[in-house]
Amino acid sequence: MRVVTGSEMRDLDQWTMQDFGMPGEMLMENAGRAAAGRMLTRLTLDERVIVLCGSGNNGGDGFVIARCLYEAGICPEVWLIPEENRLSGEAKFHYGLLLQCGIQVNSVQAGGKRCEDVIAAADVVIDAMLGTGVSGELREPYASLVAACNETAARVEAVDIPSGLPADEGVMWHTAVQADFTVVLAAYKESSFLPRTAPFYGEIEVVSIGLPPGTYDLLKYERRLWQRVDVQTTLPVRSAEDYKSTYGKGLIVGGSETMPGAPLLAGEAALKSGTGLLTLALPASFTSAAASRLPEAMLQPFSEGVRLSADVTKFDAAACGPGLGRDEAAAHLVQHLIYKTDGVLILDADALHILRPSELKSRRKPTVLTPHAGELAALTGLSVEEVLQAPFQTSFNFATAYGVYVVMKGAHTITSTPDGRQFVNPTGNAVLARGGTGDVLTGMVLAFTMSHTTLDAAVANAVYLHGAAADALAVTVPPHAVKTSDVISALPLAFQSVESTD
Ligand SMILES: NC(=O)C1=CN([C@@H]2O[C@H](COP(=O)(O)OP(=O)(O)OC[C@H]3O[C@@H](n4cnc5c(N)ncnc54)[C@H](O)[C@@H]3O)[C@@H](O)[C@H]2O)[C@@H](O)CC1
Ligand SMILES: [K+]
Repeated sequence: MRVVTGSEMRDLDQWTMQDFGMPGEMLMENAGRAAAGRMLTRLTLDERVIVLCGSGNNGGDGFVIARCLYEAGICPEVWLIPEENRLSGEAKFHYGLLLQCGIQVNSVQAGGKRCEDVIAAADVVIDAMLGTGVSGELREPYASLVAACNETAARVEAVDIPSGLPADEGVMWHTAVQADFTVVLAAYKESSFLPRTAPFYGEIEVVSIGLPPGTYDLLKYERRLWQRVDVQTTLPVRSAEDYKSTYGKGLIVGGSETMPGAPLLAGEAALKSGTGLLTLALPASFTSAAASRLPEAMLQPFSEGVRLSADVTKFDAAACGPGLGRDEAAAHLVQHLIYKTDGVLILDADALHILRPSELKSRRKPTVLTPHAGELAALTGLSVEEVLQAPFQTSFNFATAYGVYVVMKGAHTITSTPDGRQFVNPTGNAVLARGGTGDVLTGMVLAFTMSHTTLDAAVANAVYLHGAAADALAVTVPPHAVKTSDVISALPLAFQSVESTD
């Protein structure tokens, strides 16, 4: 399932109409009919339904939806917001069809009965006022109608995007319809996944509108949701013939006086995600505690402060950062790993604060960075607010500029590849908002990079299953009554959730 910007969606529509030859009226019929189909699954014949139609193509979808509901035996009250003569193109065409069906259309501009009062008395409001074409502060009467939608007790179902909300990240906006459901047309919009805008969508359903096969390949960059089916088709199957070395030799480097547990969490997660041979490099004073907590791991105590005595070229993958600290010795260690590691290198937590980004360009093997917004801000020199306003662009820019994978952690973690593709993760919940869950992810990424055929799948699957473990936990335990190691304990449930056939 793709995630697009507003202008990418317009390009897709244009290609479909101009190059593929599908008339715009047909595309709008497909869109409206598909949206109505979803809405009809919730509608009952006794509900009072109002359809609010704007002046653009989103309003055009509304006309189609009204006609489809009529076909299904529901008589919605349709309201046209602009003057009739403002309608053009496909929207005007479908307005005409609606009138031909004998359906009466009320006019907001005509005065008389107030649309706001009808919204207040409705059971269901279908919001087809504004879609991806919105720009700037809402003008009247849209602003008042959006406010009325947000005050009514009715169920609010938005078409494509809640009116007022931008499709893209990084756009200034003021107010929007708070939808209960949004039937998104063809592809997710970026704003479906941003912390401030996502809640306005309510529950999202994406419907197909008949774009021809291969249309998305015409877009310059692939940006999509990483779904259960992606995990199912890429998760390696373990075989009886495997050896302990089949899944690689992994190294985790971390820990300091104040944060001894972080590398242990990463190590336990790596072991519980399939790593056959794991070495933990950590301060000498913790090795006995580590040995009793993780007897499966080999231990490599730091010598002379934070010097790594292990030959890092012998490992298939290394992860560095959890609990490491940020002093000069730690910075040297990160630098050493950047230059000497001969396999995949995963950098997390403190390592992200002390690395010099320019050195990443010297890596000849893949590098994976797993920052949260604050760490990505530190890496890019932007403020946290700037990163959160444009996480897609910020992580894309960093990943492509430095040739690394960037896993930007958040409610919807975004994985960016060095060649500019992006995968949005759908799993996870408030359980993950606690210390140490990032260390767990680091361990999982380490394990998966050594077991998967492609690095894209390794990273995206680790993120997916990390979230799925939290989702499995949340089914049985309240999110406040959880500690981070419970997420590791729930990993078998996460693996089961993708392996089951239902
Ligand atoms: N062929 C296509 O392009 C298709 C488009 N579709 C629908 O069309 C939508 C996009 O259509 P449009 O590009 O026509 O745009 P919209 O329908 O989202 O809005 C454009 C209209 O909104 C007005 N407007 C913009 N900003 C405003 C503001 N701040 N305050 C008040 N009015 C404002 C503009 O004057 C214009 O009349 C999609 O979201 C989707 O619902 C679908 O029908 C599928 C096919
Ligand atoms: K809308």
